[in-house]
Amino acid sequence: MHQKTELPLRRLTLSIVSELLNIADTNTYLARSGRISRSNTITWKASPQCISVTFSPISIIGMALAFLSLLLLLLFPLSLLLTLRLIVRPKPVKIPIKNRHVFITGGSSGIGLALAQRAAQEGARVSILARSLQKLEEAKQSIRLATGIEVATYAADVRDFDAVKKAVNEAGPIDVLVVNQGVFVPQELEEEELDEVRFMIDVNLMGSFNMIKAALPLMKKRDGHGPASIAFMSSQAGQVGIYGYTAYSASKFGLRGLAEALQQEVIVDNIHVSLIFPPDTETPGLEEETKRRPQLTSIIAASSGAMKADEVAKKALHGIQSGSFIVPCNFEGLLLSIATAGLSPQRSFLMAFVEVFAAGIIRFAGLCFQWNWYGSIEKWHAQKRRKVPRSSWCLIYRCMHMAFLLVRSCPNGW
Ligand SMILES: NC(=O)C1=CN([C@@H]2O[C@H](COP(=O)(O)OP(=O)(O)OC[C@H]3O[C@@H](n4cnc5c(N)ncnc54)[C@H](OP(=O)(O)O)[C@@H]3O)[C@@H](O)[C@H]2O)C=CC1
Ligand SMILES: CCCCCCCCCCCCCCCC(=O)[C@@H](N)CO
Repeated sequence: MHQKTELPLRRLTLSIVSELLNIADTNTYLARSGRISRSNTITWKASPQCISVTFSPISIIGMALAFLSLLLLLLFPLSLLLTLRLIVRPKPVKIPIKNRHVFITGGSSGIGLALAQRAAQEGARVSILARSLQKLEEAKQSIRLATGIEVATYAADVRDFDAVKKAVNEAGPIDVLVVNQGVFVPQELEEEELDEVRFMIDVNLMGSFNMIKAALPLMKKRDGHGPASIAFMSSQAGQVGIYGYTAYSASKFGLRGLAEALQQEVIVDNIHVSLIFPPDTETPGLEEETKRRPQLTSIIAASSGAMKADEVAKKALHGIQSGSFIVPCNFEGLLLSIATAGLSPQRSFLMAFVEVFAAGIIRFAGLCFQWNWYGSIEKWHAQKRRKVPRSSWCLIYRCMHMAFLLVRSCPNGW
């Protein structure tokens, strides 16, 4: 008995189900349930025991097309991986640390000190630079105690180009320069003094220019010494602007522009640039910072948790050694780095693949974070408003404020 039906999978399934249920005649079953219709794509034959399906040429073409699209679906990621492997620039590189000169600014405390200790343990000749001679001595002693290794110390302020140049010349050619010094005075811009803004931009950004201008000539001359590195200690606040960090974020975003452009300029000298992006990190600097940090800054920064200085140093050193341009330090940092990949160089074709594929969904995650942060800001302002007393004092204050504004707007000489 032959019947022609249309292709639907449901019908085929039904017939198989009926076979399994041992329905004597599938045809009768389908006819009774009104499910048989005429078409020329599939011919099926049913008997009480078995169903045989014969496909017409049109259905074969359909299946071939489906198979081809499945193949393409698999081939697309594979060919993308292959293409990325060929095009990622700069090319992958390994930067050795052992027996090389590692120079760390801000190496007397926190992340810089942890990095100095790690680099020394890995067999590097380490120099550290900071302002306070006393802190430098304490750092030198603590590294000696922990590892038995002597590091060289240089007292200079990165804002003073001549002092920095003198220190660098004394220290000798550098293989790995870690520009790590940084200051952070968080405050809403309206309340922050311009001097504090200038302080952060001068130390974090201009100080980094001074360091590079001082060290680069000698770094370029180290012929036959293998690949060298210039690494900048940025911050996750250098990937996304955070409440209370207007000046700090600006100084760290500035480092990114500096690093991207510099990498193109020094690639010919076999010098490789890294940008490290830590979250809040337990250091003497953070301890000071939290004493005056606006509550909202702490709430938003908590989205990424906190790390220990040594954990950050470990990630940083690994990133430098593998020549990564972008170096995230924790999981949130990894997401943030993918979300903000932009046009930054990427040496790893695997990371490039992840960036291409995850871009859309991570943008969505980023928007969710912003939704959450703006929610906190709104809530905080609502609470603050509720706390303001609606007393007569408030009215008097408002009148005085209006009078003040009136006087200020009067022409000069009044
Ligand atoms: N701790 C954190 O939460 C995070 C920190 N970072 C970044 O990591 C870096 C290190 O931070 P952290 O370890 O916490 O900081 P610390 O305050 O603990 O240490 C800062 C170091 O920089 C030195 N330094 C400061 N100003 C100057 C200057 N003008 N010239 C030369 N050296 C200077 C300090 O020594 P001295 O005072 O004697 O000069 C000290 O050695 C900074 O760039 C910071 O922005 C990034 C993300 C998070
Ligand atoms: C797409 C998904 C996004 C994932 C999460 C993003 C979380 C961002 C949090 C930013 C925290 C900034 C801390 C700055 C710390 C710092 O530099 C100061 N302590 C000064 O030293």
